[in-house]
Amino acid sequence: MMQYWTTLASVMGVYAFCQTLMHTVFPPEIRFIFLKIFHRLFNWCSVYCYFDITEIDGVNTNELYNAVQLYLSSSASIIGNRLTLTRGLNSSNITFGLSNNDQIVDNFNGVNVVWEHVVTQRQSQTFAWRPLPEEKRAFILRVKKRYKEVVLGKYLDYVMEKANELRRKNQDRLLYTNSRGGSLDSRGHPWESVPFKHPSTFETLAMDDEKKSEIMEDLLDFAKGGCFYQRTGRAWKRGYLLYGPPGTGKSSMIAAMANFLGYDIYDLELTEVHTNSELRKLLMKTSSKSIIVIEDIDCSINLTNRKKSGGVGGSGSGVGSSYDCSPPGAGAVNGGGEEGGNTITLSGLLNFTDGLWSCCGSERIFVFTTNHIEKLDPALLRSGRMDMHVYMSYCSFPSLKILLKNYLGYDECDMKKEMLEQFEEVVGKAEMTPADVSEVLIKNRRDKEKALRELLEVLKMKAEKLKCRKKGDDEDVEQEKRALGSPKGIIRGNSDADGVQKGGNDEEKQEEHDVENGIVDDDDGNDNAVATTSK
Ligand SMILES: Nc1ncnc2c1ncn2[C@@H]1O[C@H](COP(=O)(O)OP(=O)(O)OP(=O)(O)O)[C@@H](O)[C@H]1O
Ligand SMILES: [Mg+2]
Repeated sequence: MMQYWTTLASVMGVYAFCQTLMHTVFPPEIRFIFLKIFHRLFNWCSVYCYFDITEIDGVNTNELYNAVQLYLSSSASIIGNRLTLTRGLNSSNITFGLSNNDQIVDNFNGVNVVWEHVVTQRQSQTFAWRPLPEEKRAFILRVKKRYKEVVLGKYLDYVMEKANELRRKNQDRLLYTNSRGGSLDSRGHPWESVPFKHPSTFETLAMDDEKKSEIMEDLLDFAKGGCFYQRTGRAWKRGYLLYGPPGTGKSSMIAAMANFLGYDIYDLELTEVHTNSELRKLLMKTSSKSIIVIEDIDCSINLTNRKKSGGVGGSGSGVGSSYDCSPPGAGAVNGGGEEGGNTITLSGLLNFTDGLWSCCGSERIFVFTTNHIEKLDPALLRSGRMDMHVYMSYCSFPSLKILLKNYLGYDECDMKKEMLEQFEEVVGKAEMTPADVSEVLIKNRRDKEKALRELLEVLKMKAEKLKCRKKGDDEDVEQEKRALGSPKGIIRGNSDADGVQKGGNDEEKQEEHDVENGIVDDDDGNDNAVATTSK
C-alpha cells in the first residue's frame, strides 16, 4: 500500500513539474500536444478507469446522476462525516448525500468502487434554451480496469434499481383520481393526484391470519416475479376481486396492499369515463408499480351476465349514465348513449384489464371491489382477469382479537379467559362487520373494560336477533311447505304473484348464502368455489 502511494506521489510530482516547465518554456500548441500524450500515457499505465456522470447531459438532466445521488444516500448516512441533507416535495424522509469533493467506497460483489462528488464552477454561460446552474456537478466513479465489465454490465443497473426502490420508499404514495371526467390538466394528464396517507396495513387489518399471509405472499411473489412473467410470456399484472358485505375492510385492504408494496393507487371512477377509448387513455397514463382500483364495480357499470344483458337491464345500477353491455366479441359501440352520451362497454372494461393495452406498462395490480359478486359477469371473474377472489367476511374471532389489539391495546393474555370464551362463542353468530365492531371500541376507547362489556352485549344482542330472524324464516318456509304439500312446491308452484316474489327471495337468500360460502353460479349453472382462491 505504502509503495502504491509513493509511486502515485512521484507520478503526480513529475506531472506537476512537467506542467510548470512547459508553461514557462513551450508555446501553447506544443504544451497541448505534450499534455495529451502525457494523459494517454498516464491512463495507459494506471490500473484504474474512470466514469464521469455529470448532472446535466447537454441540456437535459442526467437520470443516472440523480440515481447515484439517491443510491449513495443510503450508505453515506452511515459512513460520511460531512453530509448534505435534503427533503423532497411529498417526501416523508430526509435524504443524506455526499458533500462536495468527498469520496465514498462501495463494494459490489466483492469489487471495490470509489465514488467522488466533484463540483466546479461553470466557466461561462453559453447560450442555452434553459439557464444552466452556475456549478458543474458530477460523480466520478473509479474502478480497477479489470472490473470495468462488471461495472458497466451489472453495477450501474443495480444502482438504478436501488435508487428507484429508495425513491419509492422515501416518497409518500400517491392517490390518483379521474374525477375531473375526461378533461386533461396543463401537462395533458387525465389523472389528479394527492399524497396517499392511509394508515391501513396488513398488521392492522382484521382478518384470518392464514388468509392474510396467503395474500401477502401472493403480492410479494407478484412484485418479485418480473423474470417469471417474462419467461412465461405473461403480462406482468395481477387481478384481485375483493367482495363481501359493506364495512368488512375491502377499501382498507387496498390501502394495506399499497402500503405493503409501496405502490401508488389509481382510483378509477368509471362513471366519469365516457367511452372505451377514454378508458384506454386513462390506462396508458398510469405508471408501473401501481394498483388500479375500481370500487363497487357492480354499481359503477351494468355488468350483469352478458347473455342476459341485451334486454334485461340487469341490476340497473348504472349511476347516472347509460351503459352498453355488448359482449366482447361485438366490439365497442359508441353510439352516443341515451342519457349524457356514456357508452363504456363491458367489452371495453375487459380489454382494459387484459387486452393488449393492459400491457403498456408493467407491474400493475387491478383490484375490483363489490358487495354483490353474483351481479358480475363471469367473464370479468375468470382467471387472468381476476386471479384471486378474496371474500371479506363478517368479524370472526381471530379478526376480533386483532381489533381488540388495535383499539384497546389488548393481547389475548390481557383478558380474562371466561370473557374471551364468551367472545369466541358469540362473535361468529352475531354477523357483525369489523366496521361495526370498531365503532363500539372507538366509542369506548377511554374505558377499556366498558368497551369490552359493551361489545359483548352488542354481539350477544345481535346474535340473538339473528337467531330469532332465522327461526322465523324457517317457520315461514315450513308453513308454506306444509300448505303446498310438497317440498318443491315453492319453486314449481309459484305462478301467483306472491309465490314468484317469495321464490325470488329464496333465490336471493341462496345466492347470498352461496356468496358467503364462496360459491358463484356461472353462466352454465356450474357452481364455482371462489373464496380466497388463487386461480
Ligand atoms: N377487516 C378490517 N380490519 C380493520 N378495520 C376494518 C376492517 N373492516 C372494516 N374496518 C374499519 O371499518 C371502516 C370501513 O371499512 P372499509 O371502508 O374498508 O370497508 P369496505 O368493505 O370497503 O366497505 P364498503 O363495501 O362499504 O366500501 C374502516 O375505516 C376500518 O377502520
Ligand atoms: Mg369500500
